[in-house]
Amino acid sequence: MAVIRDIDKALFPIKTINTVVKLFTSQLEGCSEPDLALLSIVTGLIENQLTSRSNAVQLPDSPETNVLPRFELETVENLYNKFHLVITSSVETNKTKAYATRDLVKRVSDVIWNSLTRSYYKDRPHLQSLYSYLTGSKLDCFGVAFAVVAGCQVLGYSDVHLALSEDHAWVVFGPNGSENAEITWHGKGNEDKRGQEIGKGVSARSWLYVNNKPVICTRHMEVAALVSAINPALNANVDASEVAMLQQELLWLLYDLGHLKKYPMAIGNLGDLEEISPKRSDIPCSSLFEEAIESARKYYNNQHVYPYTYQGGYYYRNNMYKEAFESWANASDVIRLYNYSRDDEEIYKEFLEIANELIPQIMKAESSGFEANTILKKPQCFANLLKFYDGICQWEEGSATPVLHIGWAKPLVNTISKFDSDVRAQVNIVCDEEKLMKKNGSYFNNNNNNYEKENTTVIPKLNVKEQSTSNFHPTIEALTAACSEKIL
Ligand SMILES: CC1(C)CN=C(N2CCN(c3ncnc4sc(C(F)(F)C(F)(F)F)cc34)CC2)S1
Repeated sequence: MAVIRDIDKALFPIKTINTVVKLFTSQLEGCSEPDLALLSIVTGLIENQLTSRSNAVQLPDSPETNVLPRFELETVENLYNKFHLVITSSVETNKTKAYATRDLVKRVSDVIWNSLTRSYYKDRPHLQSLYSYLTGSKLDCFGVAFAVVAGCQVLGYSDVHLALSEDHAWVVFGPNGSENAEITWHGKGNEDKRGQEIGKGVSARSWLYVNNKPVICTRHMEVAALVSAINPALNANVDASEVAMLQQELLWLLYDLGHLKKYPMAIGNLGDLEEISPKRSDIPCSSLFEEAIESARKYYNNQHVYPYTYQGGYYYRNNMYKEAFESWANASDVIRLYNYSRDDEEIYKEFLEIANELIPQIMKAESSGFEANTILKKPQCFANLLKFYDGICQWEEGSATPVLHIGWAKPLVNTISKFDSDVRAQVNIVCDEEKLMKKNGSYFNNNNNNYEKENTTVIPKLNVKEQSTSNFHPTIEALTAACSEKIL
């Protein structure tokens, strides 16, 4: 029966952000493995107190003096003991096996699942922590997954770890994490697959399972996941700044301890927070977005999309449109080798917003004034735009579910035709058959790093018409040819 250590009890009552940072430091550095239940209860308690209606918006000054409402040890201890009781009383604890079994993991998932409120709005904010589970019997889909891993930690199974794609969470367990299991639901109206092995069939080719390149967490990375899941939102437009400051301080702590190295989304989250209020002048947010991309390339065979959309969003917000087009083309370069499936709505919405909102807004901004440095004169921008659209077309190819519809075509044609013909004519497209061979066994089954063999080069040069060998999707091919014929 794990108890809250005296060294941590001494930090209560918690009154400042820095005290919370000290608690996390003591858990991350000072013991064999950080106590997920304790840390999730503490952050959930703070988040819920500071984002509930009753709390007046106060502007914090610094983590040292930033005054939080007092958080008493007793409050935390009661919730902590309640979680231990729920888990140990429902799952037999005569722990005989070194490793968890599928049956054990499913039973812990059932305990959490069956103790949730019957029906509630699952996408509401602040449902991700054990505080929400223990005080309101409500969890979102990430929260269920996290609670199962925290429950297995209570039972002493140090082999059960969180596995994260860009829009779903499950667990690995057994020798070297060789087994995996669904433990939560995904999306709306989908039957949950709890207890089953991770997608073997068509879903294995969907973005949702990132081509079997999920983030496999250590205990320390599970702490990074709970910190990333902190939601400072007071409402749709305003954040509770002391919660945002706490999240930023904790992400920097995890970053400095090296626990974000293999976690691109957490690095991206930190980049977003740094863009809003920079805390570390030595590490600008732009380099954090680059680090997230490097991490995805190095550890996940460049199969993740979000690192590029974190970076593209940053460039867009800072009017760096040429760079934004490059990030979005790189994002599209990732998605094109997946099959689009009904589970991929989140990333579909992401590409739809880029194609039908962000890019049209950029074109409007660039073609209104007399920008001397306009992207409309830059062949590289046109090239990246074609690459962006082509990746989406390829994503659709071979998929059971269509991606593009007429709603995509108008903004697409509108955008392409904003580039002068002499600019368009300077784009030469040279692609490599092997890299474009989509979804044959070699790409999806090999383990070597395709990214290193990047050889789709787009170089501003002679007229695209001369390139009969271009391998663009027919839609893009037709549009490009039409552009060259000045039809558009
Ligand atoms: C470039 C963006 C549109 C800005 N924020 C993005 N986020 C915000 C943070 N975020 C995340 N940040 C850290 N870790 C995780 S684990 C996870 C998940 F797998 F979907 C889970 F677990 F099912 F919720 C999501 C997610 C999801 C992606 S992507």
